[in-house]
Amino acid sequence: MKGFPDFQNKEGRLVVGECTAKDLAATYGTPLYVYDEEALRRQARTFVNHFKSDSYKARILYASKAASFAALIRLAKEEGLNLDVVSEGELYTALAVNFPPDRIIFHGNNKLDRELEAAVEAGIGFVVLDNLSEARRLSTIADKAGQTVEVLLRVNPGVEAHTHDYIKTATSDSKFGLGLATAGEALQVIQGLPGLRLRGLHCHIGSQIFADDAFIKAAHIMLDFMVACQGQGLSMDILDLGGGFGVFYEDGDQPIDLAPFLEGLAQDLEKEARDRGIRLAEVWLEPGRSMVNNAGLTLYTVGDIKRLADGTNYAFIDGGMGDNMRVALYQAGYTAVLADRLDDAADNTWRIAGKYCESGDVLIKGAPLPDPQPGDILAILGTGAYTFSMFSGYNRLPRPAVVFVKGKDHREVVRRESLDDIIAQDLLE
Ligand SMILES: Cc1ncc(COP(=O)(O)O)c(C=O)c1O
Ligand SMILES: N[C@@H](CCCC[NH3+])C(=O)O
Repeated sequence: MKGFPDFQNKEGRLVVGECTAKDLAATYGTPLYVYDEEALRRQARTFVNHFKSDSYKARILYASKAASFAALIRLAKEEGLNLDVVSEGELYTALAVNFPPDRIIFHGNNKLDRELEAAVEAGIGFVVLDNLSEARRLSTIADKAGQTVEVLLRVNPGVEAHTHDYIKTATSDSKFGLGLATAGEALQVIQGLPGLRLRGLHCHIGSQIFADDAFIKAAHIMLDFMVACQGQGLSMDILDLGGGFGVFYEDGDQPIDLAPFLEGLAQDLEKEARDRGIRLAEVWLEPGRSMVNNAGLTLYTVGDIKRLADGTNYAFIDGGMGDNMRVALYQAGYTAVLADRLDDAADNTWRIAGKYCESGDVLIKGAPLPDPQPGDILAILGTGAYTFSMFSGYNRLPRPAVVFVKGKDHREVVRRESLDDIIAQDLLE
């Protein structure tokens, strides 16, 4: 199956590992988020094994905003990944599975005092500062706790990334980080703050990016900036280049071939740092989407079918924008299949619409499919990232369960929300 792990068996049915989608749906119900555990581990190893260097320590951080739940964070721990968290909730999830705190890096803008305190108390590896006001708050917190926190500063290299406006992060008016023009002054202040130890710079140019040269360009700008900083008496030896590697969602998508790209990037950085006379102790990458997306899919049951007079064919599914808000938010594209009819030719173009009370609740506008029947299992492929983690409880639909499949074995790793879960926080009297 193009762009995805081998999700098709000899009978033309959708499988994850050796389990048919139909059986998984019958066992756990739908909508259902399903991950192929072997595919997750393979992808983690692609990053770890191909981004390596003899001259600096190469670290891969899994950006857990893409999908954060205990089983996945445990898998990241087992695969030797480091972890990017952006909230107390993501940190709490990591600590709950005993993720080593020194491998956790706290990112994000407007980190709350409470979150910074939790990070300091947990003894996490690094905090990536967003701005000077945050640096001062962290300095006070760390100093009071009698600790020194290692920090990087997020800077904005101003590289134009060709992706949706909402997931660009390095534009000059971005809410994230500081522009190069102001970062130098901020770094001088940070270097002098008690309780902080300045170690390096971070950038992240955006998400779902296919152009490999954008990453290289950003890396070179960051190295040049490091040289300028050294000239100003700032000592830093860590460079975090962020995530953002695009994945295959639908025909036409051309993701970067990761293994050769990562090897090339690792070598390029060695050479470029050497040429500039910079000693890099560590270089980090922080993939989220590309780590988990294509190992995951969502199963739905087809409900009513509606053929409109204008020729639009609707197939309704039992989930929609609540379990996958990426289409409503970014006009994202996806690929749909009918789980038991992979080899059947398309009869018509189908609009795959959910059951949320919004006209925009459409996951695919025109999916070429064999005519679906009520009760068919329909899968949307490549939903491992930014779906579960962005779930919205609109219309009080329950959050779907998450299942991990490994060969013939399958297990629920997040249980489906019950109606009691939905009203659990309501004060009934
Ligand atoms: C700072 C930072 N690091 C890493 C990521 C992960 O990005 P992606 O999921 O595109 O790899 C993001 C999200 O865009 C981010 O903001
Ligand atoms: N959530 C977005 C990407 C944002 C990445 C995090 N800064 C998506 O689904 O594409």
